[in-house]
Amino acid sequence: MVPQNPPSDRPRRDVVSFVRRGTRLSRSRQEAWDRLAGDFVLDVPRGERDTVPDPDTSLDLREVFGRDRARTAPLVVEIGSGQGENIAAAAAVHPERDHLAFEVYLPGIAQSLDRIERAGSPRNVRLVPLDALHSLPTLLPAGSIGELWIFFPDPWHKSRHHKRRLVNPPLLDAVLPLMAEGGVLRLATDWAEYAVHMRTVLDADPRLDSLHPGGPRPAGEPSDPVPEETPDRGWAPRFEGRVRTSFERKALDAGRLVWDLAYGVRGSRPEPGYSDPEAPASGA
Ligand SMILES: C[S@@+](CC[C@H](N)C(=O)[O-])C[C@H]1O[C@@H](n2cnc3c(N)ncnc32)[C@H](O)[C@@H]1O
Repeated sequence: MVPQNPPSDRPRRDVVSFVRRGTRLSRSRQEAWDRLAGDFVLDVPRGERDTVPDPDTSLDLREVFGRDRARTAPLVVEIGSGQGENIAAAAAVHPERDHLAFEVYLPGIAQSLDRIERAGSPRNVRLVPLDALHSLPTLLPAGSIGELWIFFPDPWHKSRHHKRRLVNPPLLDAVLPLMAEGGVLRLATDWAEYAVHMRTVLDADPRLDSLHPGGPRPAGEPSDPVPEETPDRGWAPRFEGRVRTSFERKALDAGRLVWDLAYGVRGSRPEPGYSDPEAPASGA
């Protein structure tokens, strides 16, 4: 007879923030992959799953980005870079920074490669096809990230799935020790309820300060319900370095608002914009 709960020596399954969708690439994406992956996708030795690195692997950022002088370039990390619109554009206009994008959806990475090429193949961007939450602490040294970007993360609407949301305390425990002094977290979502969830998680963390304590809610009436407990203040202005991706366009077409958030690791200075607590009320 088979026992109901057989003992297992298999590793406990981590809660992950994604569903591994198809990995098949269309012909054009496969061609982009074959042409460009060697230059821009980091081939990291894998650990117990193909979305996590071998625990003995770490990245030497100087080597990764081929900067020969003492490493001085600030590092931007994007989690869930999708089709690469933001990271490709940012790398092209900021040669003084390095950019590392984590994405588990391989067709998205192939499309990102194409965008990087169309942006002039900047040498300061690399793509990492791994689960950022369970990879970053292995791969990066403490104090190495200048900015962390998470734009339009999967909302996981059902309450029983909320633990799968990327923006939760385990993410902060994984990434905050890796942030440089004065480092900044930038986030955006088009779901009001997830925006409030993010605020609850980020406001509760004593290691973080809002960079826009006086910032009003985005103006307008959203098509999705806004929770009663939605704070009136503490929202960031639209991050000017954020490109309008297909996710954002779909959200705006559906009448949802876009909620931006910006937090600094303790000791950061408030940003210009809505940092004045007397900022005008929403829609004013
Ligand atoms: C809704 S899409 C948004 C893509 C992009 N940021 C944009 O604004 O267009 C969220 C992306 O996050 C990726 N993702 C989710 N969890 C992740 C994780 N732990 N590590 C890396 N990528 C992740 C998903 O594969 C998906 O492509």
